[in-house]
Amino acid sequence: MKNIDDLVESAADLAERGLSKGEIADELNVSRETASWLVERSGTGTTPKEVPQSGPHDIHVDWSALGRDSNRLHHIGCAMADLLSKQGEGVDLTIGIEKAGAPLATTVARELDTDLGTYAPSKHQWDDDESDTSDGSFSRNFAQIRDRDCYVVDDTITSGNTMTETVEAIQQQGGNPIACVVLADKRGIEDINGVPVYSLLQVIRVGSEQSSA
Ligand SMILES: O=P(O)(O)OC[C@H]1O[C@H](OP(=O)(O)OP(=O)(O)O)[C@H](O)[C@@H]1O
Repeated sequence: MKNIDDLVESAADLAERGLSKGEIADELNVSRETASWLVERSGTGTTPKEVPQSGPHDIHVDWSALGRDSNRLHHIGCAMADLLSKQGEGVDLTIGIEKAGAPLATTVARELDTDLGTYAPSKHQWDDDESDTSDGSFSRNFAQIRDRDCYVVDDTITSGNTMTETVEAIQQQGGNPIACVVLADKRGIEDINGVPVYSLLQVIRVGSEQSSA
């Protein structure tokens, strides 16, 4: 995906296929705010209204060159596992955050010889209704928390909401998150509730286009 027009086109395509804006945000690796903006800009939104040309401040991370090739995915998983390798001795569970975090977690779990679990965050239910309070869930097809220490894996951190929700969901299940790892962190988060966060890439905005109002 090369530019904003490609993103707008993809957002329109996904919206026409019936995906919620939360799912579109997931598919395109952008924030929900950006997904809303892209859909509205494409004209496929249900509420045509004035759309500012500048758009929200977000950075799209396209890692499809890694994700579409299992060999590359394996190597990137090894690198992520290496970031975790100095954490915790007895960790035998890796939780991947759906969707994009799941294949990454699979390679990390294999490299670190842990069980594999997945968490579907509540954002997957999200659309325009801000009152939505759907909970996330752990898949029964994979390993369960069972009071264990675990690692948490995702592809990106944008606001940090998804990672925070996942850490808290694990704790509510009696688990003990030891460390989190992502490909790219757009926030530069060092820890979530005291759980360290590692990232292969830190995406740091230099300067600001925002004028003081
Ligand atoms: O820090 P946050 O603002 O919560 O955003 C980060 C989340 O957004 C992305 O998921 P996305 O919904 O784009 O797609 P996915 O379901 O394919 O992982 C990414 O995979 C993280 O899970």
